[in-house]
Amino acid sequence: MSITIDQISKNFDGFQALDEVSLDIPEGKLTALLGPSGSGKTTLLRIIAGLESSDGGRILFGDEDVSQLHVRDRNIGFVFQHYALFKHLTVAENIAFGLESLPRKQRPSKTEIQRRVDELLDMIQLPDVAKRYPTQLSGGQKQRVALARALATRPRILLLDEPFGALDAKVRKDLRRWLRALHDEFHFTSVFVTHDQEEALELSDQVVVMSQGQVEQVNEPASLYARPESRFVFDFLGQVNTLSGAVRGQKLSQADAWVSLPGIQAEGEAQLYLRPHEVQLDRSPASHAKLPLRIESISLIGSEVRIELTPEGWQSNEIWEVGMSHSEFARQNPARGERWYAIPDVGHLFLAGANHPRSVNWQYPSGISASNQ
Ligand SMILES: Nc1ncnc2c1ncn2[C@@H]1O[C@H](COP(=O)(O)OP(=O)(O)OP(=O)(O)O)[C@@H](O)[C@H]1O
Repeated sequence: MSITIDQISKNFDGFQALDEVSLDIPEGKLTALLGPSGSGKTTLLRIIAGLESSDGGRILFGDEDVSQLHVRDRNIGFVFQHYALFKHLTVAENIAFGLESLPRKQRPSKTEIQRRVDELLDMIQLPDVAKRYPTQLSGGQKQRVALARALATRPRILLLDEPFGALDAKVRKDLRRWLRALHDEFHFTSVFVTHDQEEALELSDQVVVMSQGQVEQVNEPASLYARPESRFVFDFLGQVNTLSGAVRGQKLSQADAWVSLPGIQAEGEAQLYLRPHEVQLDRSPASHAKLPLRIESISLIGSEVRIELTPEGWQSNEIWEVGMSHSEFARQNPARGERWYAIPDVGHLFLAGANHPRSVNWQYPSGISASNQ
């Protein structure tokens, strides 16, 4: 069931929590609402659910306008951050709760409820915990049971509000994979709220980045990361290295640092944004860039070596970060305190006053994109 959010606004005592938000949530996909605290994610989720009213706009499920429909008639499953399981009911009773509470006419028979509970316990890979109480489960297990309970009535839509927020990093990661696999098998339309960009990028089919009650950008994860359309999305989605300076004669310079800007005709102040994976390190400058940096720290944990650097002879508001493969690290052997040069492959240039970046590609200069101007 697709969801259409059409010009939804919400004002709390003079504070505009949502400002004419319009959005399409495709059927059968996992959509993440991502944004900093206070950006309006939970408010939007609650309005989709019918737990909160909007001041204006419409919510459609498929072609049906559900704006005036009561929460209990919207046929939605919920999972919240704090497992709202009933402590005095067993796992099986918790999962069956929604079915047992249906009006007599819609309520399945006892045997059918039992069958569905067993099926759901299998689905969440916890077939042996039916008789346990919530206090006898781990945090991750509780969230799986909460999900089974949310799915018991076969909702049209599943809404999840920071479902893994209270769990530790390892369990969180496991549950993410598990939910993704479950979703791939059952294809329910899901919307989940998170402020964790890694979680949104890893788990979802579509990410909606929100800021101050508005939608900043909607994209599938790979495109969102590769082609952020605004400074906000750039800054919010992971580490970014920046060079601020003046553009003159197809060159951006600041003190001892500069990069060539083949094909860029503009002049004036500008900022270059570079993701860690778009930059390499070398012991000498390249013909297209001179960005001297001193190595501050080296972290060998993880699939690649993470190197933090500070500018030498120029300034940046941020510490720079560059990734290097372990084999490259062994070959080059960089050390703390040494001077190295950042060699950008591709970058994103924000000219003064422009909201959207222009792409710069030094590997294939003819590929300079004019699409994002
Ligand atoms: N019931 C309410 N009364 C007054 N203000 C509210 C209410 N609910 C939310 N707000 C305000 O609306 C704004 C958006 O809140 P919302 O919970 O939607 O943000 P969020 O993006 O989900 O943030 P978080 O990640 O911290 O949960 C916040 O500034 C919040 O203080």
